[in-house]
Amino acid sequence: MTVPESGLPEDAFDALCTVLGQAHVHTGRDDRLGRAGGLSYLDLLRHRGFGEPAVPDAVVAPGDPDEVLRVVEVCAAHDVGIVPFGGGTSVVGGVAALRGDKAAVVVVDLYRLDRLVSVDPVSRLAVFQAGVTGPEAERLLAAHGLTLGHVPQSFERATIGGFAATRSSGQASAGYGRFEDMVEGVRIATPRGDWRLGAAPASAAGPDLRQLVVGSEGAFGVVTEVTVRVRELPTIRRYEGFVLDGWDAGVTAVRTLAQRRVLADVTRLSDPYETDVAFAMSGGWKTALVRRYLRLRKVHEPCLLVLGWEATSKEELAARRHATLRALAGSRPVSLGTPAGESWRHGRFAGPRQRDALLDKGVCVETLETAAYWARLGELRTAVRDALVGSLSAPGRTPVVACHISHAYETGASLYFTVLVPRDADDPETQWRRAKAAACAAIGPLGTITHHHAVGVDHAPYLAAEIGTLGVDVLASVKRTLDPDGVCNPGKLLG
Ligand SMILES: Cc1cc2nc3c(=O)[nH]c(=O)nc-3n(C[C@H](O)[C@H](O)[C@H](O)COP(=O)(O)OP(=O)(O)OC[C@H]3O[C@@H](n4cnc5c(N)ncnc54)[C@H](O)[C@@H]3O)c2cc1C
Repeated sequence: MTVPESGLPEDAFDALCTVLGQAHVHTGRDDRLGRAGGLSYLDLLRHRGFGEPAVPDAVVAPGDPDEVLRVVEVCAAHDVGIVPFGGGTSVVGGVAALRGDKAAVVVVDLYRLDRLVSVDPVSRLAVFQAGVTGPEAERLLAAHGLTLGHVPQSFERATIGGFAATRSSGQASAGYGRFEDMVEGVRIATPRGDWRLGAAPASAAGPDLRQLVVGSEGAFGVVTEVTVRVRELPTIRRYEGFVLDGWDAGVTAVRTLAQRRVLADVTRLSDPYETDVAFAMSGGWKTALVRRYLRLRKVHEPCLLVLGWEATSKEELAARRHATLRALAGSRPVSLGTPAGESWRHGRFAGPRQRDALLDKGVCVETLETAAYWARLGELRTAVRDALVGSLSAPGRTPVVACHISHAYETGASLYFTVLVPRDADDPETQWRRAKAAACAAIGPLGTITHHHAVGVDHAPYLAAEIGTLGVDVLASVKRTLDPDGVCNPGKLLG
């Protein structure tokens, strides 16, 4: 790949070296190429020669929040763009090193901000530096008998700062909440200075400004520390699989659990297509037996429901499981027992690891997500499915479009689509862009453009339709206040 030379002005380079030392200011080709984009299908294509990745002019690695602030000040003074980089797992172009109207752009890689700053076991609070990854956060908390319980599928690489910046949602969101529910305080380095928020468990001191920072995607500054609420480390868990007959029955079951407030910590309902893929991937005689058993039980359209409970005692787990299963009984679930639940738990990070292998085989593989109120959820799934199938079907090309609910609320739920289709060998980028645009158009009147992947570059054109032009103006004026010269993550969130 051709990587352009670094265009970082010499005086900016020198100033960054003064702050960080030359060892932490990287302008080499590999360092810059390694931070050129995230992990969307389009990102992966770019690294295979389809389209040009946006390569930063430098990668800097500050060692603490004060150094981050000084980096931000240097970049603002030299009119250099800043892209905060956590795990780099963005799937919406959030870490693309776009220049906007700046002559150069620097990636601020937060991997050295890797500390658990403090733990308050009485209030059940923990302060993390922004670069701590999911597994590391859990390891550090486990030493105190505590857990965060935030486990998105990108858990292994994604960071505390990235979770906060994108309003991430983990697989156990039904039990532990979305990441924004966990955030008690934030510290952010902006071109206007250091800003700390979060003083008490609840406050009526005006609008909750923490929520301006949560989801700001680097457009207002670099989050350097996050105070999160933590819970007692579970000592026991139970994951089980069930099958319901048909999507509508499955949705009714999950809605019932949500509205009776008896959701399991992990509650994940696959549609018939995703269930079929799951069965096909398991293969073997056991799956054949399961399929036969379900036919005998007169299940015509199997929809897999995985339920997982985590607790600190057998009694607590038994009571919660009992309450969930009692509410589920009316939906006539067929139990597949703990092997089906444990099999999902065991492989829960494995799917995305197959994307490169699938790309090698000429497959277009991507996911997208949305959410809607229960009353519109069925219509939304059909509309998005039809849009994707319609856009991607061609002679000899039949897409697989699978869907699941993995985040449920009293008023609605998320829908997560996985798409697999033979790749257009000549122009794979346009093939996916068209399908994504069709899906976004279908989502428009019914749901949100993103339930947890965030806005980044890819969803920015749809933001105004969701929050109104007034909403965009409000965000833009906040950005002008915090980042008057527009150096923070050019092109993201507000486009
Ligand atoms: C395989 C896979 C599975 C995924 N599964 C889930 C899932 O289950 N749930 C979910 O919510 N998301 C998921 N995602 C999306 C992504 O992992 C999340 O958005 C995650 O929160 C990003 O964290 P990160 O540390 O990798 O951030 P990055 O990708 O590095 O950055 C994401 C955005 O946040 C900004 N940012 C990062 N750190 C900071 C900071 N300290 N201060 C200010 N801005 C910052 C970046 O500039 C960028 O705009 C998945 C992604 C992949 C590739």
